[in-house]
Amino acid sequence: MPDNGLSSQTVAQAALSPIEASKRLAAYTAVDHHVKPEHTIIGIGSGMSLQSARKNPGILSRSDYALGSTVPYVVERIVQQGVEANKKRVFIPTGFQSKQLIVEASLNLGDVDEYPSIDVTIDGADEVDSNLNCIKGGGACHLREKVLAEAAKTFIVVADYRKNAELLGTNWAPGVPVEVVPFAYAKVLRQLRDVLGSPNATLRMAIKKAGPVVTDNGNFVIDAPFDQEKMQDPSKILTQIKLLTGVVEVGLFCGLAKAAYFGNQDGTVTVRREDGTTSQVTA
Ligand SMILES: O=C(CO)[C@H](O)[C@H](O)COP(=O)(O)O
Repeated sequence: MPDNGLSSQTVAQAALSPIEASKRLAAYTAVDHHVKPEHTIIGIGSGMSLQSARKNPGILSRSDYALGSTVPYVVERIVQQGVEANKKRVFIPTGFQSKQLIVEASLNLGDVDEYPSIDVTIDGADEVDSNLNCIKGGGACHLREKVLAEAAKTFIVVADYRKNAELLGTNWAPGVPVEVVPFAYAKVLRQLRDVLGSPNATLRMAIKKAGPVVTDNGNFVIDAPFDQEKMQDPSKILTQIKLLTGVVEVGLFCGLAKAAYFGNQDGTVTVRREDGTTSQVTA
C-alpha cells in the first residue's frame, strides 16, 4: 500500500470502541457494495480529517462529536481499493472538512460544478427513519450534502446503530438544522417558533468562537426541534420550512437515499433499502 498516511496507522484501528467499530463496519460494507470499478465520480460526505483524528485519537470515541466521524472510514476503504482503482476517479467533497479528507488521502479532488452527475455519494446522517428520511446538518454542511445527494445516481447513508430510528427526533434531540442567510435569521427563528410549531428553535452557537456557527457558505444555522406528530411526515415540514424566505436549505433529506447501512454492536450491518426491504449482513 502506498505511503499516503493511511496504511500503517489507520484511524485508531487497534483500539476502536464498539461505536467506532460499528461506524467502520457500516462504511466498509457500503463501499464494498456500492463503489465499483466502473464508478469514476464519487461524492464524499462530511468527514473529519484523518490527520486531525490521528493527532487526537480520543476525538473519534467522543459520542458528542457528531461532525462526520463515519465518513473517514469510507475514505479509508476506498483507499484500500488501491492506486490503480482510484487513479481514474474524481472525488467531490461536501465541504471544507471533506475536502481535507480527500486531499490527505491523495485522492483526486473535483467539484460538483465541474461534475454535476455523480455515480455514487456516500454520507453520514444524524438520524434515519424507517422510510430512509434523514436528519442531516449536525456539522452544518447540509446544503452541500444535499446538492451531492441529489447529484448522485446512488445516494447511500452510513451510520452506527444509534442513528437507526423508526421516527426522526427519537435519539437526535437538537432538531432539524435550518441554514439561513444571516440577514433573515431573526425573522425565520420567529416563524419557526410561532408559525411552524417549534417553540424551542435556537440559533446554533459556535464553540471556541464567539457568536453563531457560520457555515461554509457564510450562513447561520437554526436547530428546530418538532414534536413526534410533525416528524411523522418529514416531507411536509421540509416544504413548510423551505418556503420561509431567507431559508437556504433544510437538513431533512426525504426520498433521496437508495439505502442506509447501520453498523451494529454484534458485528453485523443492517441494510435498509428504498424499496422497504431490510437485511442483516455479516462482513
Ligand atoms: O450531517 C452531517 C454533517 O452535516 C453528518 O453526516 C452527520 O453529523 C454524521 O456524523 P457522524 O458520522 O459523526 O455520525
